[in-house]
Amino acid sequence: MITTQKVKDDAVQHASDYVNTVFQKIEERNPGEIEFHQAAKHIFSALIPVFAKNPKYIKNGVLERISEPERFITFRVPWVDDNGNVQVNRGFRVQFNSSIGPYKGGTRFHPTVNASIIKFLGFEQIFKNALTGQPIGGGKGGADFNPKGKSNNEIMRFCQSYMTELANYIGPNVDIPAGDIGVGAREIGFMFGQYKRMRGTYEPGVLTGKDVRFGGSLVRPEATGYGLIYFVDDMMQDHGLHLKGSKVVVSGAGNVAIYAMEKAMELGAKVIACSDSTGYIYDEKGIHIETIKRLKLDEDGVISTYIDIHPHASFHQNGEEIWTVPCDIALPCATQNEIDADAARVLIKNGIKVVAEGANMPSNQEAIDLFNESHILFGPAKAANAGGVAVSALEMAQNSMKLSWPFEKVDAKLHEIMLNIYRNSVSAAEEYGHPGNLDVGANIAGFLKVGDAMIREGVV
Ligand SMILES: NC(=O)c1ccc[n+]([C@@H]2O[C@H](COP(=O)([O-])OP(=O)(O)OC[C@H]3O[C@@H](n4cnc5c(N)ncnc54)[C@H](O)[C@@H]3O)[C@@H](O)[C@H]2O)c1
Repeated sequence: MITTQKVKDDAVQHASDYVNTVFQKIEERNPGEIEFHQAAKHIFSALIPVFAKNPKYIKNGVLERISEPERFITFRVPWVDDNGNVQVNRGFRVQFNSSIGPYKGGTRFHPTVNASIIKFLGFEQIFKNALTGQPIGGGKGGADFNPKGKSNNEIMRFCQSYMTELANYIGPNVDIPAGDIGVGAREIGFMFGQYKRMRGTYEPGVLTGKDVRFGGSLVRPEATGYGLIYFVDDMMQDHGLHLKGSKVVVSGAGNVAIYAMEKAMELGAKVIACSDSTGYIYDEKGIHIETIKRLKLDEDGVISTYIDIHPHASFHQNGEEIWTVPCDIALPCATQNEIDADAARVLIKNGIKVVAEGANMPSNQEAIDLFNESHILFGPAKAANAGGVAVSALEMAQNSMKLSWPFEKVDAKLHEIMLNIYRNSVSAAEEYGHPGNLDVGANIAGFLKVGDAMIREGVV
């Protein structure tokens, strides 16, 4: 006699086989793209209970379709440096999925950018954007351009050249890029200026993260960092813990890290360490956020100079060791794969209570498994750092209505969105048999919305 349990086990096995087959195809078709493989494997394994319960996704080939970008563009970005030399970079834009809205996602300028990095970020973005509850599809772009040490004019010429080609593929109802590593309001301004000049019309909705003087939204610069802390606060309160009085370690000292530190301090936490690509600083009295803002946002300097201003603090050249600093809350806000199994073990040994990801894919799979096994509260990137893209969607809404909302209104909406993301991730995890696992929950909640839309829109 076939028992209910046997039917369930068979369904899980079938779903697992399906996921493995599709994943193998991804590896074969995208050779060497290790970050993309890593992201796909991670998301796929979270979805096994969904496919076991709802075979319609298998029947409709949703996984095969969702993991193949609708469009992937690479292009030459030629520009002339201040010495008159011709330089050539490679530009990318992946338009991954438009089933619930126009493609939306950031732009990364960093020498490590390649097809794998752009595809991993674009793939994650599909699910993150769906989680925000807003009508935005998934995309991502960038170039292997190193902005470090470049003059303002070089940055401008690069951005103009990048946009000259990209403009062929984007638009307020098509694809709306924003910033990411190496791309802030200055770069968005240069790109917007070039787009406007080429089109001959004023379409602020084509890019988000703009300066407030030409269509930017208040709270957009702060949104990812503030949103991360709202998420952490909601998650901690739900478990009887409090930000107030907690010790926090943050990696990075860029857009996400700075505003995460600012909001954490505002809510009573003490941030004792942060880093940049040259090393980390430790300040037991609590990081002085205005100094970091001045050094990193105004002067584009290095973090080691912090100790010239605050001599009681210390600078450590090996930035990876930031996770050896004992703390209650760890917030990786720099880049992908910053926390491996060794770092996770040290954090756990030192009594960490919460890990929440401001960066995209900063913890590898082994680290996440260790956090889950040790019952550490874990806020996965696609939920915890979704505040940036959520406010970008609010910027698009304001642009289309030709108005701008006050700071308090945007901030309140951001907080509400983060709380909804948290709750939806919790309930999806519960419904699919992984109570408390927000990583699985966030992937499932994001997938269900996009997967259902893809089925209803037919095989396209
Ligand atoms: N900007 C956003 O709205 C947004 C939204 C969601 C996710 N993210 C993600 O957050 C992360 C940071 O983005 P950002 O916008 O703050 O970029 P940013 O360029 O403003 O800052 C990046 C920071 O990380 C530091 N850094 C880079 N490599 C490092 C390393 N190996 N060790 C230590 N520090 C290092 C840099 O020095 C810099 O301080 C990225 O993973 C990005 O994809 C950004």
